[in-house]
Amino acid sequence: MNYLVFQMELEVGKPEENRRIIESWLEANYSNDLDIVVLPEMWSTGYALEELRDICEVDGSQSITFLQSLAKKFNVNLVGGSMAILEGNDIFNRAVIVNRTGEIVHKYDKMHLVPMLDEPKYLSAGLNQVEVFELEGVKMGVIICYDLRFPEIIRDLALQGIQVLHIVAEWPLARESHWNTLLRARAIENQMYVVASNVTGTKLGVEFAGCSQIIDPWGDIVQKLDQEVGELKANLDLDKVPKIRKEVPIFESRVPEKYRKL
Ligand SMILES: O=C(O)CCC(=O)C(=O)O
Repeated sequence: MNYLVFQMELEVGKPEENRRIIESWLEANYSNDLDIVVLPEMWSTGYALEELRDICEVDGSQSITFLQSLAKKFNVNLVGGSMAILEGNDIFNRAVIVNRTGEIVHKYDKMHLVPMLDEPKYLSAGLNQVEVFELEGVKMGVIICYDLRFPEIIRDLALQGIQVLHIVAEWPLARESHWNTLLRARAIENQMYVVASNVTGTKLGVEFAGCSQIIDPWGDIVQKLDQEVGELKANLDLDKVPKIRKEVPIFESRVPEKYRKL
């Protein structure tokens, strides 16, 4: 499974400019054996929270149709990061997954809003539980940034059978050590690939951590960026997932009847 993960510096409040950046990056990095492209959180607007209501997307709007046409143009599946999407009166931070034919196969609205960023003032929390999607016949999941701190939903996805977890983020440099440690812990404790796309650069006074990375189900780092704008290109050996789950059979050792429901 060939991955290409974008670590971008985005233009806050300028969806059109960010679409242009993504398309030219993909043109420059495309290869015809590519399976999945991953983009970061809120890539179209960034955290322009004050003006979000004016610049967010609605279903079927430009950034979503852009992702669909990109998937078709490059014949590639897209874990299309997340975007601020207006639905009724609510703005959701929504991850969108598009397959090679341009069909939307999955949507996920960020469930945990970040108090440190005043997100609850500007965004509505996702109403639904986490669900699995499939690309190329492989079960996968996606979560958004702060969600990484909540192992419950990642275990939920693991128990639904995912082999790859995607994390799309705008994680700050101030908490870089949490990012690196939690990503690795999630890979080890659930014995699955973790593919994380973060942004980089400094915007509206926040310095972002970069450190986009791919971690294998043993917890080893397959590839990792520092703070540079750039990409990860890696082939994921999915046979490792059942192999490691057999070697250290944590899913068989679980005793859920002894766990308190939290
Ligand atoms: O959890 C954190 O430290 C960062 C979360 C965050 O920046 C986000 O969810 O956008």
